[in-house]
Amino acid sequence: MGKEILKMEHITKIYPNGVMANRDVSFSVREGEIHALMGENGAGKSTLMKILFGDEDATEGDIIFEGNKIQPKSAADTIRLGIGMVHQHFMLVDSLRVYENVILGMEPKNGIMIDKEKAIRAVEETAKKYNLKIDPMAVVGELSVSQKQKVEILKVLLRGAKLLILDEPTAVLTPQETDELFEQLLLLKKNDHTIIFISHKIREVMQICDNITVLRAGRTVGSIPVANATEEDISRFMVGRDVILKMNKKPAEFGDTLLKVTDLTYENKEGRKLLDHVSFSLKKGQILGIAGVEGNGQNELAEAIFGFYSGVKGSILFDGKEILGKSIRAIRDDGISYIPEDRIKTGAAGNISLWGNMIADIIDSPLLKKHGLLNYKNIHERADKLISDFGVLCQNDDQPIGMLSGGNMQKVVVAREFSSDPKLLIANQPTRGIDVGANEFIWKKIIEQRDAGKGVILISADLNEIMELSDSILVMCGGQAAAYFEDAKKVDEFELGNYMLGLKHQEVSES
Ligand SMILES: Nc1ncnc2c1ncn2[C@@H]1O[C@H](COP(=O)(O)OP(=O)(O)OP(=O)(O)O)[C@@H](O)[C@H]1O
Repeated sequence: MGKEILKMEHITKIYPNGVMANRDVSFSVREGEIHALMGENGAGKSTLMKILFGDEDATEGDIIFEGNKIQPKSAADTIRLGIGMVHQHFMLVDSLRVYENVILGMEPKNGIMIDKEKAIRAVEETAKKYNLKIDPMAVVGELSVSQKQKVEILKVLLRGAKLLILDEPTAVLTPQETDELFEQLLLLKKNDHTIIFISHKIREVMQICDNITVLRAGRTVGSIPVANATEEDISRFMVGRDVILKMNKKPAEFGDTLLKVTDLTYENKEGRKLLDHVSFSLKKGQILGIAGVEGNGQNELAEAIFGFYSGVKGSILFDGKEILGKSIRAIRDDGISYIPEDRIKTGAAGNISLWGNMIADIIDSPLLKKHGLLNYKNIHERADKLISDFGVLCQNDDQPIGMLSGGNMQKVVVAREFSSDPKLLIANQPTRGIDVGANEFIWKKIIEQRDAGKGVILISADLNEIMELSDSILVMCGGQAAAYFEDAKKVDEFELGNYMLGLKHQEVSES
C-alpha cells in the first residue's frame, strides 16, 4: 500500500448550536486503498466529509492531502485538488445527455469542456478504461439508477479525482449491480485511485475494503485492517455490542385478507405508465416484501395506496372497503401508516421540533388534548418515550429535526409511524442509512407488527432486508408486478435480481 494520501488530524467540529459532531477525530487513508468509514447514525461521518469538502469549517484540526495542508472552502476547491464525491442522491440533470452532464460546470481551462466531440471522446475513453458501460449520448433521465451512478463516477474521474468518496453506493443496487460496481472499484484501485467507502453494510465492507475506520459519538474508535476482522468484531467496534442481523421469526400465521389491490394503473402527466395493472393481496399477519430496482414503480405503488395521487385506476380494498380516491387523512384514519422513502421531502418538516414531527400524524387526536387544547405534558412524554425507544440521538425534543443526522431523522419518522399502531404499515426503505443497532430494532418492530396479526408491506432495495423479513415477495419491474413468491424461502437473491432487472418475467395476476 502506498503512502498516506489524506490525513485529517485532530478534527473538532462544534456546530453553532453547541453540538460537538467531531471530537479530535483523526482519519488517514493510504494511496491505492479502499478505506471504509463506518459508524452509527450521528457518529459524525457526514460532518467529517463536509469539512473535507469545504461545506463546513472545522472548529479545530488540519487536513493534509498529498503532503500539503489544504483549507477547502467549497466542493469546487476540493475537486480541483483531486478529491471527488459520488453522492447518494445523484446530482445530475435528467434532461441532458450523459456527456453534457459530465462536462457541466467543468472548469473552462479544462479543454474538453468547449469541444463537443472532444467531450464525447473523453467520456468514451474513460468509460472504457474503467469498464463503466455507458453511452455518452444517452439522456440521463432515461437511465437506470446504476447507470446514473456510473455517470457520477465518470464525472469525478474526468475532473481528475485521485481520491473518490462513495456515500453508501450500494444502497440502491441489485446484487448483480453491486458485483459490477465492486469490479469497477477494484479496477480504479488497480489504476492507483484511492477510495473512501461510506457504508453501514458490514458484509460489503468486508468484501471490498482494505481497512476500516470507525467513528462513534464523534470520536475515532480506531482503524483496523479488514483481513483480520470478523463481522462480529466490526459490529462490536461500531456499536459497542454484538449485533447480528439475523431474525428468528415465528412461522407466519396468515389471517383474513387485509388488502386487495386489483389492476392498479397510474400514468404520470407525460402519459408514462408508472403502474401497469398491478394486482396482489396481503393477509393479516403477513409481511409482503416488494423488491425492485429504484424507479420501477415501487414508490408509486406505496404512494397510490396511501392516497397521494388522483387519476389512479383499478381498485384498492382495505378491510373489504374501497379506499381508492380517499384522502390521505381518511386513509390514515382507516388504519394505514406510511414510512416514506424520502424522509426529508415527505417524511418530516425540517424546521419543526422533534416533538412536533412526532405527533404530526395525530395532531387532532383526543389523546393529545386537554379541554380542547394541546396537552404539552402528554406530548412531550410521548415524544420522549419514542426518542428513547428508538434511540434517537438528539439534545432534547425541542430541537428542530433538520439538525439531526440523516439516520436520526429517519428514526423519528419511523417511530412516529409505528406509534399510531396501524392495521397496515407500509414501510418504504425503512432502514436506509440506519446503523446496525437501530436496524435490528426496526426489524424487530416490523416482525412484532406482523405477529400481532397486522399487515406489513415492506419496500426495500436492500435484498438482504427483503429476504430476512418477508413472508412473501412481489417483484416490480417497469411498473408491473414481474414475479410473486408466496413463500419467500423458495427464492434466492440472485433469482430476485433476475426479475428486478427484467431478465425474467412471470405473469402475476392475482395472488
Ligand atoms: N447543521 C447541523 N447543526 C447542528 N447539528 C448538526 C448539524 N448537522 C449534524 N449535526 C449533528 O452532528 C452529529 C453528527 O452528525 P452527522 O450527520 O455527521 O452523522 P453521520 O455519522 O453522518 O450520521 P448518519 O449515518 O445518520 O448519516 C449529530 O448529532 C447531528 O445531530
